[in-house]
Amino acid sequence: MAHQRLKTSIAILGCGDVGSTLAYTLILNPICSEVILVDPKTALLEAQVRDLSDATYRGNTGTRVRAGTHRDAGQADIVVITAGAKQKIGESRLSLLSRNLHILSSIFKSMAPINPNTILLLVANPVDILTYFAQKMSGLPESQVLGSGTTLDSARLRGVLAQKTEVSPNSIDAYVLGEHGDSQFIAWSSILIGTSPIRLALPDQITPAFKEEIATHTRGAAAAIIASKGCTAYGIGNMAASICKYILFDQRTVRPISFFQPSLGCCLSMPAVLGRKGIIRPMPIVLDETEQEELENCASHLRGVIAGAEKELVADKALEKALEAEAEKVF
Ligand SMILES: NC(=O)C1=CN([C@@H]2O[C@H](COP(=O)(O)OP(=O)(O)OC[C@H]3O[C@@H](n4cnc5c(N)ncnc54)[C@H](O)[C@@H]3O)[C@@H](O)[C@H]2O)C=CC1
Ligand SMILES: CC(=O)C(=O)O
Repeated sequence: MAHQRLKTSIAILGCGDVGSTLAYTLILNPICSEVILVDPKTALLEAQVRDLSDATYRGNTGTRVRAGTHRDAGQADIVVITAGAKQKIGESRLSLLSRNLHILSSIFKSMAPINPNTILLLVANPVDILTYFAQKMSGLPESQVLGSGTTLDSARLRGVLAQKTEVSPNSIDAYVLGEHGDSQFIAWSSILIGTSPIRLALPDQITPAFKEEIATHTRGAAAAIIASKGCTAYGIGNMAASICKYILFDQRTVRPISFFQPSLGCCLSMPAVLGRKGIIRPMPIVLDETEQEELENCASHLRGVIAGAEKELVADKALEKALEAEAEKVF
């Protein structure tokens, strides 16, 4: 199929390990005419733009990379938020919440007024909680604010099942759902190896111990990589670029993605149809009793985290107002 020449832009906030890997992936598999990078570390930003641009000069990939401001980013077709702190060895994603929520809040202040048609894709962690607050802070419709969620965990799951079954990951349909974090769960009852439910494809292997081994592998993948190289970047770079493609090309692809779940009162990953307007619709999935319970526990845990973060935001606002009042007294 000939490449369409689209006048489309993707802004990436944060050009550290994840942001720059995503930008590189978007250059190698071009889907937009412009990638705008934004980062307060100006020397890093300039260097990343120059280095990434060097990758566009041979082969004429058709994607231009440039530095921009938060305000420029707010006008892009898709804004991917990778800005924020990352886990150190042994740290959990949730420990980043306070720092990354403050960064998120400052980002929305600097991006305003945001293009009302923009799709926001959250990648920074803890991604489900930040997706929830990004929707509130941006004022965009819920369908336009999504988090990469368990797309990466689901890819990891397909990878390990491919090894166990000796079937290509492309022929495996398997979803990790819920939190991109420790309360995630595997929807075992809906896994298909080619045309076979997994209990038929691996009849003697599906024991509780097997399930636990796979779940532990999938849940612990990020920490294991971070322990040796300090970050994860290629997997999420590829996932985020694919999500951008499903959106810009209105592909109607079904993926587990983090978005607001009205019946659960939080953002977490469930299957959804992705297209030009973001979440086109949730895709129903039948969960067995255990999985349903895992989903509810996961949502209850995330609601608790949101409630704690809301209190912190209210306290910050009160402090901000008190400091403003003090400053007015002085001048
Ligand atoms: N959802 C997922 O599956 C994954 C999420 N992540 C998360 O992505 C985030 C970024 O990770 P890395 O790129 O490795 O970190 P990094 O530290 O290499 O890069 C983060 C960049 O964000 C920038 N930044 C800070 N405040 C900013 C602002 N207001 N506007 C624009 N940029 C700003 C920093 O200057 C820094 O360059 C982390 O929170 C990490 O946990 C990482 C991998 C997978
Ligand atoms: C860092 C992270 O969230 C991941 O690789 O899954």
